[in-house]
Parts: sequence; structure tokens; C-alpha cells
Amino acid sequence: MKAAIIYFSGTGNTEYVCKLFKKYFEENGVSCVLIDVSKKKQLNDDYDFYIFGAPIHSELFPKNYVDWVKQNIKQGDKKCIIFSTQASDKAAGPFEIFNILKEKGYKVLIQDFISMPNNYYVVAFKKPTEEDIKKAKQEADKKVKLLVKKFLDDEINIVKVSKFRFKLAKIVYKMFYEYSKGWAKRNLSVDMKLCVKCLKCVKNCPTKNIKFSNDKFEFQNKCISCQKCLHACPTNAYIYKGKRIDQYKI
Ligand SMILES: Cc1cc2nc3c(=O)[nH]c(=O)nc-3n(C[C@H](O)[C@H](O)[C@H](O)COP(=O)(O)O)c2cc1C
Repeated sequence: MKAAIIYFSGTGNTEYVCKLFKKYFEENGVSCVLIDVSKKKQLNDDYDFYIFGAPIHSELFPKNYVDWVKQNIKQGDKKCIIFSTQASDKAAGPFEIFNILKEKGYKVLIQDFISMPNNYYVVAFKKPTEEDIKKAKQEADKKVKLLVKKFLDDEINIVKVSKFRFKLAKIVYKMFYEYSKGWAKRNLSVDMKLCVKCLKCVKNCPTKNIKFSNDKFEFQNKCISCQKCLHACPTNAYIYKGKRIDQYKI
């Protein structure tokens, strides 16, 4: 059996959980391919089942992820798993993908939430401590192991949020999405004394929001606030509101 783990990850939390799914499925003889939607344009269909995972941004999955799933997942009747990573215990995001997949004919066996450290601390709340990160990783490991077992036993595990929460989340996300577009432009700059021009930020931005020309960085109006550029910079050259940041490393 062969599965595709289709994901997006801004700062590595979701990718970490995807690797746990890969590890536990492979221990059970299922080979898994990790597919990062910000790098892969198309999907071939030769997988037995799918695992969908993304971070929560303002209660929902990022729009780029939802759009990718809508466009690239063809009609079918395969089994799947949907999970989100978020700082709290639940969010409305997986429900949106659940509806899209259901319409396409898929059977969602597992829909669940994996709590991971908050990667948005540059803007809101505190930076997670080493201990918080260690604990979250241990809990995620236990949960993923259990979810893989349930899936292989054909057990249904759908953890829902209310329809009201989802409807409200859609309204709030719309506002967040508009606000987010200019987030990098308004708040970020790059310290050119530290920048080594590796252009990792330019190449890895999921919306191609960062341009580099004439020795200068320019941010467009397509930011989704995923935090990838500032935390993945190898020399920590990114500046938020005029200040250096303490980078997130999982
Ligand atoms: C823009 C933004 C909005 C977020 N909104 C929420 C939220 O509404 N609820 C929540 O629990 N966590 C929220 N988070 C935290 C992330 O969902 C969490 O840290 C996630 O595991 C990050 O995954 P990643 O490293 O794969 O990007 C938010 C993070 C960002 C960057």
C-alpha cells in the first residue's frame, strides 16, 4: 500500500506531524510520500489513500492549502485522514476539507486535531519554551500512533466542531485573509548586513510574495502570515517592526 501525505507547513510543526504519520504507517508496511502543496503543482493518482494536514490560521486552514486540495484532488472514493495542527485544542479548519472531500466522494475515517506550539508569537502570545515544544512533540507522537492504528483497523474517528463555529470562522478568516495580504509589507524588513542572499525566503514563500532585485527585498500584497520567511532565514536577518526576532525551531 502507498499513501500520500498532502500538507502545508509554515514553521515545521505540521511537517513534523506528517513525518510521524509516515513513520507509523511505514512501521505497518505502508509506504508514504510527503507532498508539500507549496512546491508541488500537480498530483498523480496512484495512491491507495490520502492524509491531509495543515496549520490553523485564524480558525481555518490557509486558503492556499484549501484551494490546492479543491483543484488537485479528483473525484474518487479513497479513504482519508484529515488533521490540523494548532496552538489550542481544536479549530474549524478540518471541517472545510471534510466537506470538499465528501463532495468528491472520499471516505474520511479520521478527522482530528494535534496541538502544537504557537508559531505566531512574534505577533501574539508568548514564545513556547523548550519544555512546551518537547511536551507537544511527545503528545503528538502518542496521538499519531493511535490514529494510525485506528485507521488501519478501519475505525472511524471524526472529531467535530459545531456548524456555528465553522460559519463564524469563515467570516473571521475572510477579514484575517485581507489583513494578512499586506502583513509582510507593513511589518517586515531584512537586515542586509546579515543577509547572505541565499534567497531561501524568496524560493520558499508559498505565495511568491517576496521579490529580490537590485540588492533589495520587496514584499508584494500576497502574504498569508505563515511566518516561514522570518523563522527559516539561516542568518536571522529578518526584522519585525524594527526589531530582531527570536526564531522558532522545532
Ligand atoms: C497567522 C496565524 C494564525 C494562527 N491562528 C491560530 C488559531 O486561530 N488557533 C490556534 O489554535 N492556533 C493558531 N495559530 C498557531 C498555529 O496554527 C500553530 O502554531 C501551527 O502548529 C503552526 O504550524 P506550522 O509550523 O506547520 O506552520 C496561528 C498561527 C499563525 C501563523
